[in-house]
Amino acid sequence: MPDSPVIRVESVSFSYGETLVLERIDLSIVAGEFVGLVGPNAGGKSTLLKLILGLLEPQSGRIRVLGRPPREAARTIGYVPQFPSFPRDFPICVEDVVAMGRIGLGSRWPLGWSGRADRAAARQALAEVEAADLARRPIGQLSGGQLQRVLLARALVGEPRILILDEPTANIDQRVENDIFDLLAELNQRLTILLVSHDIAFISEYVSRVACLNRTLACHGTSTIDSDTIQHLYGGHIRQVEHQHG
Ligand SMILES: Nc1ncnc2c1ncn2[C@@H]1O[C@H](COP(=O)(O)OP(=O)(O)OP(=O)(O)O)[C@@H](O)[C@H]1O
Repeated sequence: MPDSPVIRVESVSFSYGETLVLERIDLSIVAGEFVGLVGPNAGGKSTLLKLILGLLEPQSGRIRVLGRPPREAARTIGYVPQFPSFPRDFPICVEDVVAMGRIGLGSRWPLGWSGRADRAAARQALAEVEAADLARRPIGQLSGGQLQRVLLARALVGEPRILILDEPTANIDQRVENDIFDLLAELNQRLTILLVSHDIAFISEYVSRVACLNRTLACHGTSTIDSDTIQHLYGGHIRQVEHQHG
């Protein structure tokens, strides 16, 4: 069924100890969507992603990814984490970092090093993000934009159906940010994407829908995102905004 949700979050609440971070969240994402998740600092965005990835369990409510509990569906998701960094002298090259994205897919990593098939897949994923020339470079010596492309390749190498990105362009300049979003728009032709960002105005050019999270979530539709909308979103709790492309 084309419209059955790829990700379904139903009445999910989550607390760290006594602190309630998410309260009765409902969110349904269907195949082919590109959803931007925005909201103020500490609004619970990363926590929601971790729940969808199966890294945390909700105290109440239910999450399904392609109809399955998140942990069972983990291999269908490619994940680009927030703010990764590597020491300059970290002794591993780009190609091997990308190949690590195949751990658990029957690759030979447990024997200590990636196999030929893993390296071929890594090179293909690097080509897809236009970073084939970086394959033999040490991971610690990349620019912010190069590193993001490599981490995107690492997320793609396991052939996911869903891409989840946590502020992928937080530390890079506008021109590189545009390039990465152009790439995401291309990938969105075959992958469903959920992306956390602080920059609602920027992402609204690219995404099909914006969900705003500030502990709770409520949905409402509008055809444009203007400054009033943005103020409203960040002032209140969670809202969902439809954005139509011309
Ligand atoms: N492991 C943890 N233990 C306790 N509290 C946590 C933990 N992780 C996050 N929190 C708290 O939960 C709240 C939500 O954090 P979360 O990282 O989900 O927000 P966020 O919307 O992603 O924030 P930001 O935009 O600043 O990255 C914050 O108050 C944070 O301090």
